[in-house]
Amino acid sequence: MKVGIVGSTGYGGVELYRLLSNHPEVRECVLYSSSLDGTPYTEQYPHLYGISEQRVHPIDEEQMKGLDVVFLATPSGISKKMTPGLLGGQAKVIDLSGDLRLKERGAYETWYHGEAAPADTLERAVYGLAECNGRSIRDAELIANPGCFPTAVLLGLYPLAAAGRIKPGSVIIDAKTGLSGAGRKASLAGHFAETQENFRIYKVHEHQHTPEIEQQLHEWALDAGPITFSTHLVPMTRGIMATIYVELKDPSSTEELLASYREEYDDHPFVRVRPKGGFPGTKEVFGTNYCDIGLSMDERTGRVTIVSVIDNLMKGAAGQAVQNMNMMFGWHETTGLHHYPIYP
Ligand SMILES: NC(=O)C1=CN([C@@H]2O[C@H](COP(=O)(O)OP(=O)(O)OC[C@H]3O[C@@H](n4cnc5c(N)ncnc54)[C@H](OP(=O)(O)O)[C@@H]3O)[C@@H](O)[C@H]2O)C=CC1
Ligand SMILES: CC(=O)N[C@@H](CCC(=O)OP(=O)(O)O)C(=O)O
Repeated sequence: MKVGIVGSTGYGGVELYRLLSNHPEVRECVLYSSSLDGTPYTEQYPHLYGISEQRVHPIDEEQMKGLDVVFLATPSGISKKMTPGLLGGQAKVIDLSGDLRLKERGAYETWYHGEAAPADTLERAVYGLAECNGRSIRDAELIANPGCFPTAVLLGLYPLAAAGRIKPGSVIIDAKTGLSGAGRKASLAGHFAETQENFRIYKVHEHQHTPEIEQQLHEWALDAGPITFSTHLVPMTRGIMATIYVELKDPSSTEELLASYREEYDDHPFVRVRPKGGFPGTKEVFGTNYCDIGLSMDERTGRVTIVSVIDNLMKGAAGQAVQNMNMMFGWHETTGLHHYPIYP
């Protein structure tokens, strides 16, 4: 297999490179950049000195069409233009950006403030939430890899939503993320002095992942209603924790809910459901493709509290992209993703 990474100099790109260069089915990984030409990759990423002698190459769409897989780890606004041309070749395409996730063009235009991808490209894109959409992913030529927050939130809600148990309009999500979620480009919001010993809410009622979560949630449970979704920046590098509050249509208990989650995720090695009283922290999935879930039914208020954690660069981006590639090519979904969490 010969694969390519567009946006290889970014955080998603370098994480993809780490995974793909250790993947048993990948023979060659071509690194593309829109701003560098022939530069050694180690100039961008010195931690690879003595390990990789790769250089980054200018984007060459004709060459990319002949690869087996092209990963687009580019900011929003790029893949909607690049994908239609790439799909004319033999390469399968996995897009890590938000360009191809929203099926309604108007929703993209509202939340991403730009023109949406062509309708026929959106139609061909399969939403790559690996645990829930496996059948379509196996036959896909184009994957819209889910956003980091939607991955954590949707995996946390799936067993309840798919069983139609959510009381309409009751879902509230309080999510926290590390700074690598914002990418490598410097910004004032990511400045050390702005973030260290600080904890901030951002994009209040405007986060672009809101319609993505609702789109998938409503496919499972049309009556789930709109969500309340808040995102916070935490002074750490990697990790997302989504704390989700939901009311159920019918009474339940922690034991019964945990049993239903275990049953739903029994065949899914990357989702680990914690025992009663156990709640995961972000460090417990650091550097891995796991999504860890803990929950408790508050019988006093009738609300369930669900905690779902992922590593934003792994299950929230590059890890899930490789999991999708594995499924598209018929390999076991864990191929090349057998990492223990880095701890402490
Ligand atoms: N960081 C995360 O945790 C997650 C990120 N994502 C999404 O994945 C994508 C990549 O994110 P991330 O790696 O964090 O972002 P970065 O900002 O770290 O990297 C993006 C890369 O895209 C390249 N790029 C910039 N402009 C263009 C262009 N016009 N054409 C082609 N390439 C371009 C740049 O490299 P160069 O100048 O060398 O071309 C840059 O290194 C984004 O859409 C992001 O929203 C999704 C889930 C999680
Ligand atoms: C910390 C931080 O800023 N995180 C980003 C992650 C979103 C992202 O990766 O963008 P798309 O999934 O839409 O492509 C954010 O909250 O907007």
